[in-house]
Amino acid sequence: MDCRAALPAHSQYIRIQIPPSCLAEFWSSLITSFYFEHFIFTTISNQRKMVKLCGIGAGYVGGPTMAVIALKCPSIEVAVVDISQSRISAWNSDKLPIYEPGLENVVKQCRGKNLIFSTDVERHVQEADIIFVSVNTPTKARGLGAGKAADLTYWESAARMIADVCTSDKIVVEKSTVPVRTAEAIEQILAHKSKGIKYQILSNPEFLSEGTAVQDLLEPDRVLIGGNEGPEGQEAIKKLKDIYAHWVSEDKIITTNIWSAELSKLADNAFLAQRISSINAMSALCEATGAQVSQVSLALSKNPKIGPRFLNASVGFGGSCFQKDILNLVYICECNGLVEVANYWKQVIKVNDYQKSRFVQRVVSSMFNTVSGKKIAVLGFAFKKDTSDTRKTPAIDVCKGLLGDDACLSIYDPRVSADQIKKDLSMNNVQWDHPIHLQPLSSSSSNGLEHVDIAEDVYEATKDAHGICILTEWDEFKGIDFQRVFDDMQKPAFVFDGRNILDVGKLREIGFIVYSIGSPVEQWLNNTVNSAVPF
Ligand SMILES: NC(=O)C1=CN([C@@H]2O[C@H](COP(=O)(O)OP(=O)(O)OC[C@H]3O[C@@H](n4cnc5c(N)ncnc54)[C@H](O)[C@@H]3O)[C@@H](O)[C@H]2O)C=CC1
Ligand SMILES: O=C(O)[C@H]1O[C@H](OP(=O)(O)OP(=O)(O)OC[C@H]2O[C@@H](n3ccc(=O)[nH]c3=O)[C@H](O)[C@@H]2O)[C@H](O)[C@@H](O)[C@@H]1O
Repeated sequence: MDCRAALPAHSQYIRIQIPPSCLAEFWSSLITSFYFEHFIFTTISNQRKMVKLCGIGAGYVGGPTMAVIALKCPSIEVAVVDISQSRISAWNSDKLPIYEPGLENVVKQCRGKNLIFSTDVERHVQEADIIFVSVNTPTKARGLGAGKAADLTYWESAARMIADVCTSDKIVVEKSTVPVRTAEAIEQILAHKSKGIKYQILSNPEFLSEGTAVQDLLEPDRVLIGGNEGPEGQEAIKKLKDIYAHWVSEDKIITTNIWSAELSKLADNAFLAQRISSINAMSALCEATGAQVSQVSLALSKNPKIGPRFLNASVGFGGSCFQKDILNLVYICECNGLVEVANYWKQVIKVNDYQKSRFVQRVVSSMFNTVSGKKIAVLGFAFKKDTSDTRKTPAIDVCKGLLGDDACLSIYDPRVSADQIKKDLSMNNVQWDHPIHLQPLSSSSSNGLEHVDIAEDVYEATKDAHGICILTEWDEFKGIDFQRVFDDMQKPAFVFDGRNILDVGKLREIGFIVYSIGSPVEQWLNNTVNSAVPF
């Protein structure tokens, strides 16, 4: 093949003759190579001066966000960079590092055109006009504010690197969720080594949800941009606004001052989590009084002042952000002397912990106050359906609680790998949200793991089991042949539905003893202990 034919006349190239039989191999090796990356961008840039964006952090936020920008803005060059070689390799492969419906399609449309994934962090940061930072901001594990404050190590190291390598003016966009006034600290780091370079910091928090990330990015309910109120800040806001304006209507782009944007993100997650804790608190009261939480939710949802979303009672909320962001909010309140406000938000997390421990307690007490040596099938491990993410999933706490009572677990999740489940169950709580390359390669402790089996499907997981716990609301669980499952289980056979997705009436007809969150409790289950103990 003569590569020259496909290129503009002024491009720099080498003429290469490749036999047709080697073409596939040629392109795949080129795609992963630096030279190809350089070649693609040089070729595009030679044609006209394009805006260049660099996204630092190729995770759940950085990957999909930058990919959608590339899709919607073909005239903009987008480089996504990360210090994790394995993540970048996966982004460049057919098996992306994260599972999100629709993501593969978006990436395939732009990768190698105006979207690249690279570990050459410094080069792409230096070349970019606008730098988006989507690195981890986990809860601090040690030192001042441990267990509450945000750990800004990754953000700070990204900021220091930006300050070291940049040779021209930049707009730096906070995509990560950060404590209010982080921009001030970042500005100080950048100013310290500015070498005359001007930086404008913008806060542009991300509101996507996992499992619907692509849809959320393609049709956001809002885009929030906070910046400095002076003319340079306003100009930077306009530049970022112009990018979103490629596909988001103007009325959905909100601009604020920088502190409001930073705080709005924490407030947003706190309000959502608070709704879940509120309905979960009601679920406990429903069980005690014979009310039905789904009916209470329905009644509430019809009040336009309340609305229908985030009213599903569950075994507890999980995910990488709700808990960490509320803890962060609590810490900020405490630092500002607002003890009552801090305590108010703390309660959201306390109720969530209570809900998880209440569930474990219900399982153990229903099964004659012990699950020692009993096989319990755990269906679902991800923190919600349609994602492979297990960060802070309630399944971890529930499984650990059951293992603490010597249960034998058989876990099945359609998307989460066996390695990930075992890693999660052996990892101590503070390690989970650090970048993958900094986590221990093997389990830090094998405590209880000898009692954990990972099953290939629902029927293997439930065979000979005494009880089933539904911990993720995967659609596939609604189609289970429960008669077959019942026939293969020990009797009495229990189902504990932590997501309220099953038809309780049908299960009871088959012969199961069923507990579903916030529903009137069968006499059998009600005779058991009611008080929950914390983990
Ligand atoms: N996961 C989610 O659904 C949402 C997350 N957020 C926020 O976005 C931020 C990122 O979250 P995720 O994408 O979930 O995290 P993640 O762990 O999936 O990705 C972060 C990536 O940043 C990389 N990284 C860390 N330090 C780096 C550095 N100095 N240079 C280059 N790469 C670096 C890590 O290797 C990792 O791949 C957090 O602040 C989170 O609170 C906001 C909205 C939604
Ligand atoms: O900052 C973030 O990380 C994101 O956090 C959440 O998104 P996400 O964690 O992906 O998922 P959600 O759909 O909010 O669910 C969070 C948890 O709450 C649980 N949940 C949700 C809704 C509900 O009614 N009941 C309930 O128990 C889910 O099962 C899940 O465990 C927010 O919804 C996003 O707006 C935000 O951008």
